[in-house]
Amino acid sequence: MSRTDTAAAEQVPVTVLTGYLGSGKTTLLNRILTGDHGKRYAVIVNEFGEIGIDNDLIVETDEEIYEMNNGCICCTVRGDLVRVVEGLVRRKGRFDAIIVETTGLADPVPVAQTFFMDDDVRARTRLDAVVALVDAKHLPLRLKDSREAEDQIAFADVVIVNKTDLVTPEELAAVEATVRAINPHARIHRAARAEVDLARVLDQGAFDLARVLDEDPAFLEQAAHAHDDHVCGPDCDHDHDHHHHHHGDHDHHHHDGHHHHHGEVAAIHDVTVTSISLKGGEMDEKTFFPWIQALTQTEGPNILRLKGIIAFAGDPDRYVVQGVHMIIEGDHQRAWRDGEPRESRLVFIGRDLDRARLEAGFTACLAKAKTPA
Ligand SMILES: Nc1nc2c(ncn2[C@@H]2O[C@H](COP(=O)(O)OP(=O)(O)OP(=O)(O)O)[C@@H](O)[C@H]2O)c(=O)[nH]1
Repeated sequence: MSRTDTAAAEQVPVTVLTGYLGSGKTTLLNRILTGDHGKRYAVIVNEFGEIGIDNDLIVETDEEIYEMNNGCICCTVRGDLVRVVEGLVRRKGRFDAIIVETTGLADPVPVAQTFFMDDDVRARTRLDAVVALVDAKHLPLRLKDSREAEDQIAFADVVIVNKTDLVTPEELAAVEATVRAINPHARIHRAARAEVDLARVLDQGAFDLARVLDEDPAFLEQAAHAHDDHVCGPDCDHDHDHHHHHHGDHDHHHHDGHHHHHGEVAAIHDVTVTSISLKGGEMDEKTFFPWIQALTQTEGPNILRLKGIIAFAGDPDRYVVQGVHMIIEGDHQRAWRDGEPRESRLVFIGRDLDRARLEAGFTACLAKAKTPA
């Protein structure tokens, strides 16, 4: 079988980064991209929200980054993912590994299936591991309101319990036990700011097709079907009428690891989560900070995620603001470049967001133009 061995050695390893909104996927991706490993990565990033901000939050590198922002990678733009991957494997040699960062709402199962669908892709790639980031602070809340958060953990080969700095040792132990109950097989690591030994994340050889098939005998058949349908899988429920939710009364401690819904080819998303994108010119920091702080305190429970790139009047540098519920942080990033429009962009992802109110608040923070004479 030396032929197979050679083929295996030439297969490009693929790491799928999953994890709920704001769990730390981009933080980990940036660690990988800046790590001292001499490897070159092709990165595929998918984002939830109308205006692309994620790409601006990824460190600047020479790596090839493919953004997929027109829909979700696990359903509406899955065909694009297939084509990007097909294109990548044809140009092998230019990178050593592929990393796919999914949106926080994506189901990693159809993303994983992508690497088994097409003969060429299957022969030339090797799904190395599905790595799930978990926000230790917000996991208990997430398991009450999001099926996605749980499915992502259930399907992962490696789970990084991140944001350990935001919880007590007791809370951390409880979160870890919950993760273990959802997924008895995963390798679990703890991290703050996604600081993990990359040797425990990359090149794991952890994706176990035999185990996946054991739990979901149709995994490869779904992959084959999906190939015939480049937009959504045959079972995709476009009108989103039949999505199932976990309800608060669901007991998450009784999982056996066999519960998730591989019967569906494409994910059916939590349609209660929406995004609101705001854009404007320069902002006044004296108004912006009190507004965003007050907003995250009052609307925090509904704000699953916020991210923005802000142009403050008189500030040569771009300012990045990010939040998850009531936790908000910001920092200066790089300088605005010559000719780059000094534009402020802010995206809110959450439930029951009041667009008019957010828009009005945002507009009120815009720097006043010089009053005309
Ligand atoms: N306190 C704390 N904050 C963290 C940690 N890891 C990441 N963050 C912050 O949490 C926010 C979300 O992190 P990201 O890495 O952007 O999360 P993500 O999963 O890529 O987010 P989405 O792509 O929007 O789903 C950012 O403000 C990070 O700086 C951590 O360990 N501790």
